[in-house]
Amino acid sequence: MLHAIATVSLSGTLPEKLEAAASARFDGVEIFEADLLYFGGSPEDVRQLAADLGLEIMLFQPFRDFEAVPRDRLQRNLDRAEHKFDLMEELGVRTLLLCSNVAPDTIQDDAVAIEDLARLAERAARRGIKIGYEALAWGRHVRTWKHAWRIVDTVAQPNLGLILDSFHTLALGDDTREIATMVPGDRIVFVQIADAPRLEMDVLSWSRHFRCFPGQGEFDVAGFLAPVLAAGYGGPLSLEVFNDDFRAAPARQTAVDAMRSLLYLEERTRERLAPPASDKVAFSTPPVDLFAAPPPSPSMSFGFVEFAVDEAAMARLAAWLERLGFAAAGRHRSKNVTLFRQGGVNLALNAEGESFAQAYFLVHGPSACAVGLEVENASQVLNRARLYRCQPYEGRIGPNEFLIPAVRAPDGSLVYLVDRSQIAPVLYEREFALASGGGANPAGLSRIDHISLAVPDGQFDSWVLFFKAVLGFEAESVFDLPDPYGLVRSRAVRSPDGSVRFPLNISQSRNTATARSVSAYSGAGVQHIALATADIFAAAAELKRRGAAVLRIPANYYDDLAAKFGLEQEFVDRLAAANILYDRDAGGGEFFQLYTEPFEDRFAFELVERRHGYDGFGAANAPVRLAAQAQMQAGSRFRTLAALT
Ligand SMILES: O=C(O)c1ccc(O)c(O)c1
Ligand SMILES: [Mg+2]
Repeated sequence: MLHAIATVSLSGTLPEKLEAAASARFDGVEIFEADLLYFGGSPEDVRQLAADLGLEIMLFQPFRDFEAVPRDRLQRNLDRAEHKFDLMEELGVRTLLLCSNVAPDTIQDDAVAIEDLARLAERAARRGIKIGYEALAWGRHVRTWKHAWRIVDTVAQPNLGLILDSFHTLALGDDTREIATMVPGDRIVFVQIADAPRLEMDVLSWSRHFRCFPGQGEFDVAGFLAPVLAAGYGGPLSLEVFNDDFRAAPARQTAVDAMRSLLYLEERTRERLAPPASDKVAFSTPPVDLFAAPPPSPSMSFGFVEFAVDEAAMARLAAWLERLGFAAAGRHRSKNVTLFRQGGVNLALNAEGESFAQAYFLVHGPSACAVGLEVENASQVLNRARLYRCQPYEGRIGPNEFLIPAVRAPDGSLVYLVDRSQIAPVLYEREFALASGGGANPAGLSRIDHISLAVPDGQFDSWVLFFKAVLGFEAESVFDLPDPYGLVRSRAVRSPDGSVRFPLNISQSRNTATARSVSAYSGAGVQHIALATADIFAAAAELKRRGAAVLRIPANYYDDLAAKFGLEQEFVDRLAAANILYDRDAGGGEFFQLYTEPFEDRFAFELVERRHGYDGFGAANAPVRLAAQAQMQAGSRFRTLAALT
């Protein structure tokens, strides 16, 4: 399909918006009148600029408060329209969006609206202009597509059609299936696309501030688009996203996300339109080509985490890891990389010069620079990522080494795609000279349970879309977690089989754990890596024996816990003695967590034990953990100050 984006969706000046849209390979744009008004050049300049960038100006918008006004204002409105037509001529755009009247004095009589639209359409026809009528969800009288369509259908002029906007329809919870049967596709002038989170607020503010790209919110946008295509619509899909974060984000990155989101929407819509396996009624096949990509890996697992270090940080991190029971398992055959292992957990410390890791280290300091995911059919997953406009990465490889395909995550770190059958079984033996007698597992770790990422404010949606579209993950619901210094917003994404999970955290406050992490890394980064153990008490004892520093949990927490779950005092005492956090879900699933103190105020490890199918991340414990981390941090600042004076 053709892809467009409204200039409101991107930050910057009009030329910056157009350049961003072109660089993400959009076919066209909707020009928002305000963007034109604030631009220093003439409409012809804009026309030329768009043409030079290979962009078609597909729509001009919005024309407001036109129909069913008190009669003494009709003439003035018609004059206003002529003025817009002049402007459109200079811009070289032939379609105008008219949104339903929101003014309190709008006449509540469809016959009047019909008459006015007929006049407008006649005048537009003389100028070779098409009008698309869009129902705003907060229109005075016309709020639904069906109502707008009744009016348009009655006017019955070929240059007056309907504009559908997924936000307005889905925000109202309006029926979408009937679009397929009620509206002929050629009467749909244009289709605007936006997703949004489900929020309890007035629909106008929701629309003006919280729209997002398909896949980032909670609307069933594919459920909207499928009947539109089934109706026979073959025009462009155009993102119209009013979003405060996007207005502040770099336009080029937003435009890449925008394109990715449309491709994702097409893929999801294609699934909806596929002939059903069951006896449900299918839509007829649409006349358009929808984006297709190889499917994501249906199952996957964490393979390894790679840390960017230099020699000194390598030594410090190695000592820290050893206190957690990890041992150096082998040295890379051709690079300055050491593998630390414990049970099924593989951590590679990379201090190789002139490498990706070194470049990463220079910018971010000691940090996780890559994650290896074991996937089925890595080359297929790589192909999917490329089609979703990801940047592939190929590192230098030595003799006999595998070329493991990788793609860049939104922060520039790498996600390695380790082929589960071809490479995973022999990867470490082949790449590393493994020490004999390895395989010790003092803390009884089985695997990486999840990796929690701190993401700069404003980049949340970008990450969610990356995981969903590129890797086929699902996003879980959003949690707001109270940190002593502000709110942390958390949303986890999980692989299709649920075994790879990344809670993503953002914070607008400057001093929350998440914000401190973003600031320490100068960007996104790993906040903690959760490692699964089958016996958290034994693991805790082992960490203690090795002198690992564990995050101390206040006694008050345990008093509260005993009362909350009716726990035996002896059990609570054991938890308290080991600083283990505890949670229980409605189904009787139990969760045990223990945090290490962070490595140099950067990342911590978390040991987790899940019993009886507990599936969450202990959100109930997040406040006490965040408070404990804040206290520890304040303590270490104090100690540093004391040492300096
Ligand atoms: O918020 C608005 O006013 C507005 C304007 C034009 C649109 O297409 C729309 O969906 C909303
Ligand atoms: Mg709209």
